[in-house]
Amino acid sequence: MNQKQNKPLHLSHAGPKLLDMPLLNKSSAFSEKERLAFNLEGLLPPRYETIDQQRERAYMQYQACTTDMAKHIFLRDIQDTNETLFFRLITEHIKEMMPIIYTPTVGEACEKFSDIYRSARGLFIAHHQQDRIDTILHNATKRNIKVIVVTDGERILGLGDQGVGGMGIPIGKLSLYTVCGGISPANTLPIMLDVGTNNPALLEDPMYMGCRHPRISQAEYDVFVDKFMQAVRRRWPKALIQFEDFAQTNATPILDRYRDSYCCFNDDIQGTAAVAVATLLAACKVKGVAASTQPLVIVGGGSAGCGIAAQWVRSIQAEGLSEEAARAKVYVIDRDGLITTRATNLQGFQQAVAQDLADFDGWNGDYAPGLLEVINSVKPGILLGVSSCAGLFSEEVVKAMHQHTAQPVILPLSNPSRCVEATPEDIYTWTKGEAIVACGSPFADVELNGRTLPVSQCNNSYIFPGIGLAVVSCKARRVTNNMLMASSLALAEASPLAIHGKGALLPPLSGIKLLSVEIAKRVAMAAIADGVAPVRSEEEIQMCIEATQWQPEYREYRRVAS
Ligand SMILES: NC(=O)C1=CN([C@@H]2O[C@H](COP(=O)(O)OP(=O)(O)OC[C@H]3O[C@@H](n4cnc5c(N)ncnc54)[C@H](O)[C@@H]3O)[C@@H](O)[C@H]2O)C=CC1
Ligand SMILES: CC(=O)C(=O)O
Ligand SMILES: [Mg+2]
Repeated sequence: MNQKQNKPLHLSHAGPKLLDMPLLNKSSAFSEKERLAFNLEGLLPPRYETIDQQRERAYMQYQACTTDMAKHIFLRDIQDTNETLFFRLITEHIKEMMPIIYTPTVGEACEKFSDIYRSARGLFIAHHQQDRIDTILHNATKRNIKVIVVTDGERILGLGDQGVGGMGIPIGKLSLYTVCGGISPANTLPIMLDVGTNNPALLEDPMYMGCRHPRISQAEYDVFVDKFMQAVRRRWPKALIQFEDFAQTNATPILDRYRDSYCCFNDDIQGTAAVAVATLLAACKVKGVAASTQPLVIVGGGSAGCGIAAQWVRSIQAEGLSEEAARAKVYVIDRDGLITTRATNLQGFQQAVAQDLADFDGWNGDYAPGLLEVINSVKPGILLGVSSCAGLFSEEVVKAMHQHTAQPVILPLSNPSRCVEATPEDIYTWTKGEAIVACGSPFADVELNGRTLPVSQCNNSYIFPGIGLAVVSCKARRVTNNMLMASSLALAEASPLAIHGKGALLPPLSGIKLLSVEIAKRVAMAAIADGVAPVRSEEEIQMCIEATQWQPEYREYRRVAS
């Protein structure tokens, strides 16, 4: 426990009200002295329990749930009743429960949000409330907010517009800020900006709990988001704001608008880029090749794909390539094929990844080359998918990769599991176990010809908890490209396969909290070097991080007069 948690907490709340406060509730773990002091006598069964006894019971109940959705609902219920117990349980069973509170099950939970809704969490801010945002922020049940994850629900994983149901994502991401990064749940706030939905099934669903109208116009939207950002600045001027699962048309423009004036980042653009670059650097080390020698093909030229391209270019420039030469190594393919300078329908952020067809060796067609044509022409070492298009990496595509490269790196990163471009089992089978594979959602290890082939989960969840921990503990004012690159390097250096020549490409989830500390230290140093955080020594950074990290332990309570 950090020093603060070791000290008794002085409270004026008492009686049933205390049991209804998820951040403070200890349930059967209230001691005799506390039950007397807080008027809890008779409200609980007589036996006093430790948090681990409570955890054992909760795990028994969890195991009795017969579907992943039932398990998700069960865990969310605990979270809404007793946050300390929730985090104790998840921490103890992280590998088993992360797929339940995060991808893939959180995707289904967003789709069924209104059907499974139980109790209030976070803030819902609807467009028609745009002049009362300050009041709404003051209504939050938590006061000292340091990390906000906000969505408008328009691009939830690869599942499209989920309207108000998108709230499942900020809730899940913030749970990981605590489990993986050690940020206290008292300091986190999920926010859903309800600007309507263009999902016809939701608009017609009698259970749908969001605003029942199509998404508002772009002009209204921009004003609304701006009012939200300004209100957050007034209420919590130092909070880190993570933009999550915004649609392509809004994700980059919002980031560009606020990144220099707010402490914010877009997880799908920047967090994904950081984890993908880390994974690719580790894979290149495993292959024994310089990253700058490996042509990279990215399928899905949206927020994630173009974000990855941009950070990969910066990363291989560090190996001595000019920006032009680095860009020439990255091929981004969208629905209409390779993104080229000839395309007339590109979004602003896609222009930086456009290839000049004149440089495209051997190409004579009058249309943009497709995936197989690019692979056969470029002979890439790496293929990465962020298209949300299940099965896009067909046997022919994967075998073409393998034909040109003995050990192809193939990363189907789309979420949730059902959107994956190819399953790891298929990729390993088609490449005789020679590919290096990682996916966005969790997949079981693959057994092939007597070998066990591990499948790492290349997900931004490796990155954002460490970024958050660095920002909160070292008081960073911005999230810079160098901070993101620092997180990539720290993660790449922790790759078991790259270090030991065996094991998984990315570190195990069991050590994620320690890994987040390592990532946070490197990120904090980059923040200091960039002049966006107060200068501190490495020792001081370590102390700040330790003092910030919250543990799922109960504190002693002492009663004070209200
Ligand atoms: N593993 C991870 O950590 C992360 C994974 N993702 C996943 O990546 C996917 C994309 O996310 P965003 O880039 O934010 O979405 P986006 O909507 O901005 O981009 C998706 C792009 O894929 C393109 N696309 C669709 N079908 C295609 C096809 N058949 N061939 C080529 N391109 C095609 C679309 O035109 C679009 O430009 C989602 O499934 C998301 O869950 C996103 C962020 C993090
Ligand atoms: C992981 C994540 O952020 C996504 O799939 O959108
Ligand atoms: Mg996301």
